[in-house]
Amino acid sequence: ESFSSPQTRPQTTQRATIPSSSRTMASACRTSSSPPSRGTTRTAGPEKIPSTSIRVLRSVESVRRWRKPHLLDHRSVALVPTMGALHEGHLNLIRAAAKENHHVVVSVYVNPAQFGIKEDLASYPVTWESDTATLARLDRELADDGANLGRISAVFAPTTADMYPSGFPGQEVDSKGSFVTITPVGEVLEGASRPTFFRGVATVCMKLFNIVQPERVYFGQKDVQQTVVIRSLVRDFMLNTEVVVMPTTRAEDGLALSSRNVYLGERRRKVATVLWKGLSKAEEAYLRDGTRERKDILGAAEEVVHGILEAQMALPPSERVRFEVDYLSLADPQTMQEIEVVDPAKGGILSGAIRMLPVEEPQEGEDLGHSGGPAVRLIDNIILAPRSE
Ligand SMILES: Nc1ncnc2c1ncn2[C@@H]1O[C@H](COP(=O)(O)OP(=O)(O)OP(=O)(O)O)[C@@H](O)[C@H]1O
Ligand SMILES: CC(C)(CO)[C@@H](O)C(=O)[O-]
Ligand code: BAL
Repeated sequence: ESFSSPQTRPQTTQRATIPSSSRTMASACRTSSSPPSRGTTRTAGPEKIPSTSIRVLRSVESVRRWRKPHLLDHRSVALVPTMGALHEGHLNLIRAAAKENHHVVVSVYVNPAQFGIKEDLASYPVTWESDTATLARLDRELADDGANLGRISAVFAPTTADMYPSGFPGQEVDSKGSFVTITPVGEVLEGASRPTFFRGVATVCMKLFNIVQPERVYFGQKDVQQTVVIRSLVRDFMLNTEVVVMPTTRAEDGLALSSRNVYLGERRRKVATVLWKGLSKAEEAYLRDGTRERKDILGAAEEVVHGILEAQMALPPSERVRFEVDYLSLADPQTMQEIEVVDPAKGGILSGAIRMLPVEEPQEGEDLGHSGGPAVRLIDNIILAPRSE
């Protein structure tokens, strides 16, 4: 199964308000989880992205060697963890990190442990060459803005052998191995649909934080439950880093940018905003109509989503787009547990996941998306901010 082209809305560098969102990847998407050294410069000195000072660090040892002098000089280091296939959402995290840190390290690693055995590890887009070109462009942009404290100093692109020294991490629920689990928050919603997902995320983030020793780590609100899991990881294991969450970067029509959007193709891309439309209606019910009740708030989202599905199903198979709703949720912002009523003092998190099914009766020459347009799982969320009544 596969999961979830972006253009952007006006960007903001404001932080997202929870407790702590381009480019298309029409270019070749390869299917290896470790980036090649092409697209980087390897001379007698350290490996770098061409025409930049951005180091390419491939081993734990090389990061530690690079990190040490900055610790001694009291220069702050930020980490932006990614799985590559960079888009404007990632770039906004890096921009925020460069504003408030002397050095930014971007990790690019497709972590096998967070993919279930039936998920899209093999087809996950790997676009190392365009990613390094994107980082080089962004670094020039950062250098031109005098308001930035730092720039992109390094890309950490490890191999799985380096990240999992005891062997390939298990992808089964009952796999043995050295894992970090964060429950109950990691068991609900995304964790219920992807039972090994947050174990993989928490485990790889623990490793990345231990390797890079960042003063600050930057995550996107697009993966809101992931931010709650990471905050728990940092708090419960006394990790010495600050978690910064940045708002979701969206395309003009509202679709949250996501590396997996490349799987959609043209027909499904047009309908992919369904989740955003539903969640926006639910937010409206809370903000404009003033309701605090789950049934009214989620009811508003359900009505929109089901309306769009009905309209699609009325079209001929050669034109329509089918999707399934995995969940629509109204949850407590600290625990991600479902709530019946929003406590205005705490606010809430509206979130959802849908599964866009492969198109029926593909037309001659139709753009089906990366890997022939498999099923794509899309997620999105809106934070209902606390308010005084
Ligand atoms: N649209 C976005 N706005 C803000 N942050 C984002 C956005 N998309 C991804 N991020 C953040 O970038 C970081 C790396 O995410 P990742 O590399 O998985 O990209 P992705 O687009 O979320 O991919 P996927 O489609 O696999 O979910 C995460 O912290 C994620 O929340
Ligand atoms: C945080 C992360 C890079 C860990 O692999 C991943 O879950 C992601 O890209 O959101
Ligand atoms: N952006 C979260 C990574 C994943 O879905 O695997």
